[in-house]
Amino acid sequence: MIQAEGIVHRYGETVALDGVDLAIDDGECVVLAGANGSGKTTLVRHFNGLVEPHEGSVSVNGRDVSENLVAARTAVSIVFQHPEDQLVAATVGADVAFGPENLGLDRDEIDRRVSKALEAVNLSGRESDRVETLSGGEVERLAIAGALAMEPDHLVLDEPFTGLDEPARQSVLARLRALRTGGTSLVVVTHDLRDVLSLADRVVALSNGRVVLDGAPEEVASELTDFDVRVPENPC
Ligand SMILES: Nc1ncnc2c1ncn2[C@@H]1O[C@H](COP(=O)(O)OP(=O)(O)OP(=O)(O)O)[C@@H](O)[C@H]1O
Repeated sequence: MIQAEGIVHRYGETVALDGVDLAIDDGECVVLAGANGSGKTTLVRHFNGLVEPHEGSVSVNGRDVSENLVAARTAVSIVFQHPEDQLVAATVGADVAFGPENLGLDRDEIDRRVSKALEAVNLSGRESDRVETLSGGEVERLAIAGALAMEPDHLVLDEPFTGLDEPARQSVLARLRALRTGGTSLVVVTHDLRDVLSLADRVVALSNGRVVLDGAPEEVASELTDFDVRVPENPC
C-alpha cells in the first residue's frame, strides 16, 4: 500500500504539490490524471523516494519511504517518460535481467523472472535482440518488463503513451489490460485519457498540485473536463 499524507513539494517559488493525501491499496489500478504541470510526475517520484516531501510524509507498506528507500524501491517500480533512458544493457534479455541480478538472485530465479516479464509484454523470444533495433512501443514494453522483473507491489507508468503512434499505443494498452487482468497493481499517469479509463478501478485527478477528483471512472468521467483533462466521448 502507498500512502501519502499532506505532501507539499516546491521547486523554488513553484508549489508543485500543495497538500496531497492519497492512499493506493495493493491490487488497485489507478489512473492519475491532470493537465500538464498539475504535479503528477512530482507526486509519483515521492512513491519510491526519488524526491522527498517538504511537508507531509509518504509510506509504502507502512514504512516511511525516506527511511526505507530500498524497501520502497523494491515495492514500487516506476517507468518514466523517455523509457529509452532507463535501458541499461545492449540486449533485451540482459536489460530485463539487470534488476534481478542486482538483487543477488540465483540464475534460475533470474531466468524465471526474465521469461515471465517478457511474456507479460509480448516480447518472448526476443532476448537476443539489440535494444537499438526496437520500435518505440517495444521500448516502452521492454521498460515495463524491466520493472515487472523486480516483482513490485505497484507498477507506476508515467505517461506510457508519449510519442507512440496509434498501433504502438494500442500494443502497450493491450499489455496493461492483460497485467490488470492478471492482478498487477498499476498507477498509470496520463494527461490524455483516451482508452485509459477502461484500465482504472479508480481515477484521481490533480490540478495545481491538489487532488480535485477521486473516484470510480463512471463517477468522475463527467467532471474530468472541468479540470482541463482530455477525456474521450465514451470513456468506458
Ligand atoms: N525540476 C523542476 N524544476 C523546477 N520546476 C519544476 C521541476 N519539475 C517540475 N516543475 C514544475 O512543477 C510543476 C509540476 O510539474 P510536474 O512535472 O510534476 O507535473 P505533471 O503533471 O507531471 O506535468 P507533465 O504532464 O507536463 O509531465 C510544474 O509547474 C513544473 O513546471
